[in-house]
Amino acid sequence: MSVTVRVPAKVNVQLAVGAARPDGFHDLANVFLAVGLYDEVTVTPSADGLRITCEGPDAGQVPLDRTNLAARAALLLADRYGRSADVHIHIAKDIPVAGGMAGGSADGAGALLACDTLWETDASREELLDICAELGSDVPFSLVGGAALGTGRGERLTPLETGGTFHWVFAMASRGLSTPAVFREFDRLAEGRHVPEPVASQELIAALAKGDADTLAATVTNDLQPAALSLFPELAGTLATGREAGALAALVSGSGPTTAFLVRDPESAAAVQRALAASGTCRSVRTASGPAPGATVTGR
Ligand SMILES: C[C@](O)(CO)[C@H](O)COP(=O)(O)OP(=O)(O)OC[C@H]1O[C@@H](n2ccc(N)nc2=O)[C@H](O)[C@@H]1O
Ligand SMILES: Nc1ncnc2c1ncn2[C@@H]1O[C@H](COP(=O)(O)OP(=O)(O)OP(=O)(O)O)[C@@H](O)[C@H]1O
Repeated sequence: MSVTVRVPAKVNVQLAVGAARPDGFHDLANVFLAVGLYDEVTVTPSADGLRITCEGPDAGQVPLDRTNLAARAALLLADRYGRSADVHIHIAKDIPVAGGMAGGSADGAGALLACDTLWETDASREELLDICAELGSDVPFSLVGGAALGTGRGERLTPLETGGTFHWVFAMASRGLSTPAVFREFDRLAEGRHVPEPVASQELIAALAKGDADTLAATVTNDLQPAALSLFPELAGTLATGREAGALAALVSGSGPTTAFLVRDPESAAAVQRALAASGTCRSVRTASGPAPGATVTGR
């Protein structure tokens, strides 16, 4: 028997970042929106121990050892519930790797839900969310999807209402950016300055609830964007190209380097996609809309 789980990517429509904490993490006001780009994680009992395989355009960049978040999820769940982690985990990867769209986190949440279903652990939602938080700050959101405000290091979630569909274009960059390196650059750029407590924008939350793309476009912010641009200056050209092609808003997705363009409708998405593809400023371009559901069992 196998279990397959589909898990979405995310874009951060607000990412307010506080000062570095003593543990090295940063407090956030992190407004997540799940979007319809998916990884699929399939787990099957295995006679030769824990094994990982991966297919997809970025598969070569995905670690196939126990550092893979999907493997770590299986091991943590097996340890807590006294099961054997002898499973074959296959990842069909469509979310860009090291792109700031929570691809690894998606696989962690997907493997957790798939193993939980396979092993019939009866773990509660809270217990699963707890394991997700142990795996990484973005992993709980990958499990729940939709839209949510993440506080603490982003792992404490409050679901948010969405009153419509938001259309996006994503431009994948020619190389990745390391999330810790972008946070370190944020700290370097903030040196000698007061960093305010991160606060969620009520105007932005209301725009999500109303499905109002114009107000959302006027209120999206990403405090990591200057740091991502400092490490990857070419991204400024990609952002400008999308804006000129009619995007309502252009921003770096999370820690980058994927850039995200909020557009009014699928026609505008196609025009922005064409302009970005023709510009030569990115590796590939995708369209997707949100909110998308969180990790979902699609086959067993
Ligand atoms: C940039 C975002 O993707 C926005 O959603 C997340 O904040 C990053 O989440 P993630 O990739 O799940 O990150 P984690 O695996 O928890 O942490 C990786 C590293 O990112 C930095 N990190 C992450 C989250 C956070 N609130 N503060 C941090 O400083 C730390 O250096 C940490 O060692
Ligand atoms: N299942 C996985 N898929 C992709 N990368 C993984 C996975 N597990 C571990 N990694 C490691 O994590 C690193 C970051 O990859 P990932 O795709 O999660 O980045 P990201 O999307 O920028 O993350 P986030 O948006 O959560 O900060 C990779 O370079 C890789 O070494």
